[in-house]
Amino acid sequence: MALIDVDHLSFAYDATPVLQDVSMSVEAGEKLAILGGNGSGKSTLAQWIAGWLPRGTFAASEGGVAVEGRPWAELDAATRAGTVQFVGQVPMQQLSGFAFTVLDEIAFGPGNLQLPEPEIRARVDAAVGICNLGHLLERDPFSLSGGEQQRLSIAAALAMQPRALVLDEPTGNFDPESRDALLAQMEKLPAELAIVWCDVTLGAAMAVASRFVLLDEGRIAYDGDASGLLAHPRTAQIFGLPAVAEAALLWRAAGVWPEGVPISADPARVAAVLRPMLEVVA
Ligand SMILES: Nc1ncnc2c1ncn2[C@@H]1O[C@H](COP(=O)(O)OP(=O)(O)OP(=O)(O)O)[C@@H](O)[C@H]1O
Repeated sequence: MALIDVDHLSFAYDATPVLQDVSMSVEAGEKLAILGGNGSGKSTLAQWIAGWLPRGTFAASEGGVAVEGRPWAELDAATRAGTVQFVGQVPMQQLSGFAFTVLDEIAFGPGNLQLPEPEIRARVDAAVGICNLGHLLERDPFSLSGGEQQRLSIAAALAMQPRALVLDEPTGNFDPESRDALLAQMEKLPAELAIVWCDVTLGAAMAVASRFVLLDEGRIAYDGDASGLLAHPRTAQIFGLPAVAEAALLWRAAGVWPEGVPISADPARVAAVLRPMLEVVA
């Protein structure tokens, strides 16, 4: 049984459909990317997967989401928090408001679970190590830079020891060096932790995920491996040909992109993009 099952989910905030007949699952320990253009429904699907939807007056028009066969609504708060943690695009919105230091912010969630003090300390230490926050522990969370806030949000989420971590465009405001640092930290995460990485670009997601769901106007256009994603007709249109060519080039260099698998775009245009890139890396 999958950890999280999205079953024929259709959803609208108002009259406009946002998710249409979406079915997919997240397996335990799986590294999954949800990709798509602006407004394709990634954040909305991420919030369904993380149990943030349905809420208030927002309900599914069809289908729903289950955790190991049980609807989110049946799970108590501690079970929900230990199942999925969600880090949204604006991490400061997720601060507790009860912590005056980074250290206290990370300890806030485990403290709320009323765990024994040594257990809280162990969880905080592990999260601080993964997110490289050791030098910021005494800082006011509200004084951090955008990238530091993002790392704090991820650390606070990890300290809850969830089974799945949903990250909504986590490198959105990162420079390339910070992005690479976060990707290196992702490699330190426990293998049994499922990752759902939502992104509007290909690069970072391809470094993290082994399965890719492509959303197009609220529908799943593709669900599968990287080769199939890059070969899909909508991929080059949504992300741009240079991004697809770069991804294919990097993957071929890493031996992941199989020889003979075509990129789904005009071959002459692909060649025109690839040729100068090949000259740069030669
Ligand atoms: N709270 C809301 N109320 C009404 N409409 C909303 C709400 N949140 C999102 N939408 C709409 O739902 C659609 C999908 O938005 P969503 O944020 O899920 O897309 P996205 O793929 O994550 O986009 P982006 O890459 O721009 O973040 C958009 O048309 C958006 O305007």
